[in-house]
Amino acid sequence: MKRIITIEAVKEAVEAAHAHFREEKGGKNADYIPYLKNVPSDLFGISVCLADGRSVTVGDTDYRFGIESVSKVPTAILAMNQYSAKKVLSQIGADATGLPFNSIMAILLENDHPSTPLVNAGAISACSMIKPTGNAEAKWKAIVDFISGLCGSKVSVLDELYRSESETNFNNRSIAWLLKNYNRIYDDPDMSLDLYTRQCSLGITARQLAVMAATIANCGTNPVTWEEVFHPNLTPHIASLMATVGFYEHTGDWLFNTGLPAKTGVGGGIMAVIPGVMGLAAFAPPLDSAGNSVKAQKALEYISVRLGLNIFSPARVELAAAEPVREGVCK
Ligand SMILES: NC(=O)CC[C@H](N)C(=O)O
Repeated sequence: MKRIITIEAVKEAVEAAHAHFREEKGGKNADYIPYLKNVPSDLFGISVCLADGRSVTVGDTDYRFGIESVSKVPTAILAMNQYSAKKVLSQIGADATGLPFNSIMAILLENDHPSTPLVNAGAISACSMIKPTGNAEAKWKAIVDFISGLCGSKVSVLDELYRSESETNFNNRSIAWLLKNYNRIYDDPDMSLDLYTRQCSLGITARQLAVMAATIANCGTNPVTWEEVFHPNLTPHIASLMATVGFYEHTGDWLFNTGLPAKTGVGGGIMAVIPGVMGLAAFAPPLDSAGNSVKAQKALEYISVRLGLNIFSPARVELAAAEPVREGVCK
């Protein structure tokens, strides 16, 4: 079964979601990272990029916010691209923890294993894997260039956020050294932690995040620049990691309601991927108890239900072709 959706339908759904939830007052900004406490709470943007590069945006889609844990997705892809999906599975894992993103207990319970690159432990471990190992600046360049390639435009660190995170990341320091104790860190622990902290401090806009999601949806080829950023066979692997743990201990509820593989960050961003079809991003700083943006969740759930985007639905969506058309590479 197929369901064809038009860009007009996407535009209507995105605009309606923004109008519905603009006044939503639930949640509060992250405050364990001082910078995030001071980001204006009423910012709200939604951006969609289709797998053929067309886009729809509404609200604060050009505001640069902290990418935070959404950055775990590109680093996981980069590690799989540099090694292989199987290697990342054996060195890090792909299991949900059912626990908060920064859980130390999860490392102990998973039998000395970081469990997935989409929680802090696994993300620090993924940073340690990035090549060329032993060279912090070259590793950083590999990460930042990769993220810029996914977005089709340059991303850079928000210096004040980086300072704020580095001065307060005591829990993550413990994670890095605990992983070292279990031989689950594959480079210098302090360097790996710093790369993780830096990648979390990158500034990104909802518009850029939607292009990143669309590149993942478009099997690794950026639908705006048409650069092949990563190997096409990695899309199902990263989408399944996102579906498994993208909202930490709230992932099951999220997936039940939306059927969208997605990843959140404590900066208020969420990125969702519908393989072969589109990428979606929403941004609003106030968070729920698991660190997921309240407004962005509601907006994306509304759009998913209204457009029937649930990837588990037998009625798979397809985009109505545009003229002139350039088809996504997954076809
Ligand atoms: N969930 C998140 O976005 C957490 C990211 C943050 N930098 C941390 O490590 O705590």
